[in-house]
Amino acid sequence: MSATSYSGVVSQTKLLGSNLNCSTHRRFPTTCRLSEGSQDLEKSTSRVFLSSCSSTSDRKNGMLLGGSHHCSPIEKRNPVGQTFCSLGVCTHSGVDVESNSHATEERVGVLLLNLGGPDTLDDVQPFLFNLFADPDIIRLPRLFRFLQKPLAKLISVSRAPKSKEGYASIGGGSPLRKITDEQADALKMALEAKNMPVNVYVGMRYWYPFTEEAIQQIKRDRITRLVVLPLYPQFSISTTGSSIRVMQNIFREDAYLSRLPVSIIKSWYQREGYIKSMADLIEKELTIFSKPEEVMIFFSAHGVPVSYVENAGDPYKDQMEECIYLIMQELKARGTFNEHTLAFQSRVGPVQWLKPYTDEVLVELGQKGVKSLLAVPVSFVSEHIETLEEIDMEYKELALESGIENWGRVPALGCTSSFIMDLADAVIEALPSATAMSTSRNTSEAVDQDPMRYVIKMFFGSILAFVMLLSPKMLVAFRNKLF
Ligand SMILES: C=CC1=C(C)c2cc3[nH]c(cc4nc(cc5[nH]c(cc1n2)c(C)c5CCC(=O)O)C(CCC(=O)O)=C4C)c(C)c3C=C
Ligand SMILES: [Fe+2]
Repeated sequence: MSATSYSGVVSQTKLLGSNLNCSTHRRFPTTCRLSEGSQDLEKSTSRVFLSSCSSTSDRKNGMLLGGSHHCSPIEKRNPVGQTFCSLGVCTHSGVDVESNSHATEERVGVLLLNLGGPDTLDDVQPFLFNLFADPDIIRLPRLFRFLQKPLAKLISVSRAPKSKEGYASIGGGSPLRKITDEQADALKMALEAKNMPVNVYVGMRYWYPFTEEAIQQIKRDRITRLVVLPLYPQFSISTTGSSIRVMQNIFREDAYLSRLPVSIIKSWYQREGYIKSMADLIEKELTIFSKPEEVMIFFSAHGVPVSYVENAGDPYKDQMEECIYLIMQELKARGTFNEHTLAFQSRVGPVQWLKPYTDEVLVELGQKGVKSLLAVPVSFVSEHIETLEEIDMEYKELALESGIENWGRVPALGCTSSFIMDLADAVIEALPSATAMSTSRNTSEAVDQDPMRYVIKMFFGSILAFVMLLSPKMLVAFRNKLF
């Protein structure tokens, strides 16, 4: 797991940094162990109370709010001053951290980041506008950034009819909000079962409940320590990267948020629990075929433009390949030796995307005589338009037309309990390394605030933008409905 934390640690944050990597409750066997962040230990002074709470919670704007609790903490001390965990029945939402002379109530928050999707067909165009207005989705050179919104308007209006057809065919909207809310509830319960009462928030990048709303709620709830968990197993600039950028912008402008200890789990595709859960789903689905050993396992990942990987250093492709390797290793260890392949789906626009493309590979496999194929969506953990429409309808039809006779598809992980339990462990492991985000502005933003430079940029930018919009590539893209 790769977790990022930020500099500017206040001494109190180190206390929890001691060790929360435990599952302790009288009703459950207790195991406490040092976590990844154990170098932050303040071994001699800290006492950590972990509370096992039953909570009532309510949901507002799709975000789970903290509930009321009843508590009488039972303290467990480590006589030699090493790290340890303890438990209790609590009267508040949170973890008490005590150090020498002062005690602070910890209110732990978990922020689930996701992409978001239109709830209704009327939401499709504004949702697409938000998506294409994101400089991490359409990466314009700095000079052209002021064009981002007009371009987003143009592309969203042009793409909306096609997109609407897709959403109409899966029930008139995206299921993402509902599924992510269910995952948030399940994660909260899993963490409570591990004696870690938390508030779980859902922050979507392009639709409701927006990340900005979730962060405001975190502030209102006076959360004292936050774990950020993007619901993308692999990191991409276009997904996790974009959401983190939004978060950082909000956090550094706010006195409270900029001091809040935060731990960001940037990617988690290599976690054993995730790999095993994926292998379980694949194994189960293989048994449905009459000759399981002859089935080709077809991993289909959401693509990104090649330039992300080759020019911007996006680790997405490497992480995806490693992820598939790990899943296949796990299957081999269980005695499943099927052939497999990886392809990338859902490309948009006139630029080159990661290859091979899913549609092209399906045709090739059909031509080569592959008869049975199990599609595995691997870049996302919820059902969404690209599984329900693109894979289940478009790609299935293409595969059958291309000579593939037996088609299957592995469901997305959703609320699979082994997966949710593993996410809960990931949160617990990340908690100790939470540190405050840096408050400094970067220099390129300081340049943006120089009025003279701004005027010069706008002037030359406008000329270049006009030329670019009329470029043959763009015109062809719109004419061929590539957006
Ligand atoms: C790992 C997952 C995803 C990556 C990487 C990603 C990159 C990416 N996507 C677009 C364009 C669109 N994405 C759309 C929807 C959409 N994309 C993802 C996931 C990843 N995108 C999800 C989960 C969804 C939401 C699906 C839902 O159910 O609502 C759409 C809208 C749908 C459509 O019209 O096809 C677009 C457009 C780009 C350009 C990009 C990388 C640069
Ligand atoms: Fe996408």
